[in-house]
Amino acid sequence: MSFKITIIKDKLLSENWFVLRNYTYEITDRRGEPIRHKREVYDRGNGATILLYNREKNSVVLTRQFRIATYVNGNEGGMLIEACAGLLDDDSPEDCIRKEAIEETGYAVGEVEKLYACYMSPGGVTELIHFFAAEYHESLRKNAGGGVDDEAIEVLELRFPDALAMVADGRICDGKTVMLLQHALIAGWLTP
Ligand SMILES: Nc1nc2c(ncn2[C@@H]2O[C@H](COP(=O)(O)OP(=O)(O)O[C@H]3O[C@H](CO)[C@@H](O)[C@H](O)[C@@H]3O)[C@@H](O)[C@H]2O)c(=O)[nH]1
Ligand SMILES: [Mg+2]
Repeated sequence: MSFKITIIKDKLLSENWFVLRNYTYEITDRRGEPIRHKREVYDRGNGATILLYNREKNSVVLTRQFRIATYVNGNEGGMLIEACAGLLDDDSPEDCIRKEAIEETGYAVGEVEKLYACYMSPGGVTELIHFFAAEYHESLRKNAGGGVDDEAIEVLELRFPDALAMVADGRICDGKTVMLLQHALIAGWLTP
């Protein structure tokens, strides 16, 4: 079932780095009556993320970096363990994630496996994240990783059972990262 949507007003609230707008719109309800909503929408562009895994070592490569949004919302110290990820800018999701993998982790992955694309915070953020996975090996390592400009990204290689234990006890608490680790478990790529 689809509802008729009419955008009445699109008010720009901020465009300092990303874009925050307030939309006024009408949507028809189940009885066909139009109802008017006002909703703030934050547009940060779309992103891509990748799980780097190694079957022989039963391990994954993740990153750790400071995330101010988590710091101001209860994450003491603000450091977050995440799968490698980046904003698409003008790249395709595949091109973006290959670049990010080299910049953030130092691994030049070849073929990447596309998994799915998900809205991560649909109540108010436009962002669609494209999920990928690829095997990493020492032979693919091109540099130490760490990110570009002022990104201070630490590269972590974790045994898969340790990574799962960190999900269970909350040391890994980033949505895309939990999804990817659980995908590796369900797909049988790695052993718990
Ligand atoms: N000056 C400035 N720089 C910013 C601002 N916001 C982001 N940046 C910079 O923009 C760059 C973005 O780095 P990416 O690696 O492309 O993106 P990301 O921040 O890792 O985001 C990825 O993970 C997010 C969290 O899961 C995802 O939301 C996002 O889609 C993407 O996948 C970083 O250098 C960051 O410091 C800002 O408000 N001001
Ligand atoms: Mg990043």
